[in-house]
Amino acid sequence: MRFRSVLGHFCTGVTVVTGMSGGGPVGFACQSFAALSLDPPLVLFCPQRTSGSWAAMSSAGAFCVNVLAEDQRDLSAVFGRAGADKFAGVSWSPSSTGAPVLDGALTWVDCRVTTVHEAGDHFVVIGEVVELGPERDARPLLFYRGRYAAQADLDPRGWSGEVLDTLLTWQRQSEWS
Ligand SMILES: Cc1cc2nc3c(=O)[nH]c(=O)nc-3n(C[C@H](O)[C@H](O)[C@H](O)COP(=O)(O)OP(=O)(O)OC[C@H]3O[C@@H](n4cnc5c(N)ncnc54)[C@H](O)[C@@H]3O)c2cc1C
Ligand SMILES: NC(=O)c1ccc[n+]([C@@H]2O[C@H](COP(=O)([O-])OP(=O)(O)OC[C@H]3O[C@@H](n4cnc5c(N)ncnc54)[C@H](O)[C@@H]3O)[C@@H](O)[C@H]2O)c1
Repeated sequence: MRFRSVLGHFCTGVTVVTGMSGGGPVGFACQSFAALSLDPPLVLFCPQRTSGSWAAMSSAGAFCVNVLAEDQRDLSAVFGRAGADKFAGVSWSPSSTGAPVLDGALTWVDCRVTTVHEAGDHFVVIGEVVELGPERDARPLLFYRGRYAAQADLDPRGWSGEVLDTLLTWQRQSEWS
């Protein structure tokens, strides 16, 4: 679809937006995250209207945006599709709002929901920042043209699925130069 093809050229980081439901922790991979306001400090993200995870966390009125590091691609895959228990085997601790902070995140932003706007087949959720996480010294996970990417892929002359597959198998930071 042309919309996805064109919009896929807008390279972003990847986050996992987490929260607590009555039944435990919930979360989903989310690309549509942005800083919104400095005074007051606000951020936004956009869940699909059909998202069960958003529905489950919204009643708590809080969420945590976990910014993923490049070595967390597997975590993004787990949280990027519907699943009964995405947190099985995932280490986390509660933020001050109670939302899960995922171990190994590049950094995180803990928020209370202030406003939810309806927009097409998504919601725009705005949150006031309650707490900011520490900053891990690591590279970010990127999403580009429908795939996870490495910084070296961003030159379109060098981009190919084959090269990307190789890059995605790299494990050590020393191989990135
Ligand atoms: C790189 C990337 C970026 C993405 N960016 C976005 C984005 O910006 N916006 C977006 O919307 N999607 C985005 N997605 C897609 C999104 O991650 C998936 O659609 C999402 O994981 C679907 O998950 P869901 O939990 O909402 O699924 P659903 O099937 O809707 O919900 C099922 C989950 O909801 C929870 N749940 C439901 N009801 C309850 C309940 N009563 N109590 C407790 N838990 C309950 C359970 O944990 C269950 O696992 C992205 C995916 C990828 C890979
Ligand atoms: N904003 C979103 O809701 C969003 C963003 C990215 C991926 N996804 C979902 O994650 C899954 C994996 O994606 P993929 O690897 O096939 O990438 P893709 O090729 O579908 O995505 C390419 C680009 O299209 C846009 N996009 C894709 N689905 C969208 C949606 N439902 N609403 C708004 N924009 C959307 C995003 O900008 C994305 O970077 C798909 O089910 C996709 O729908 C959803």
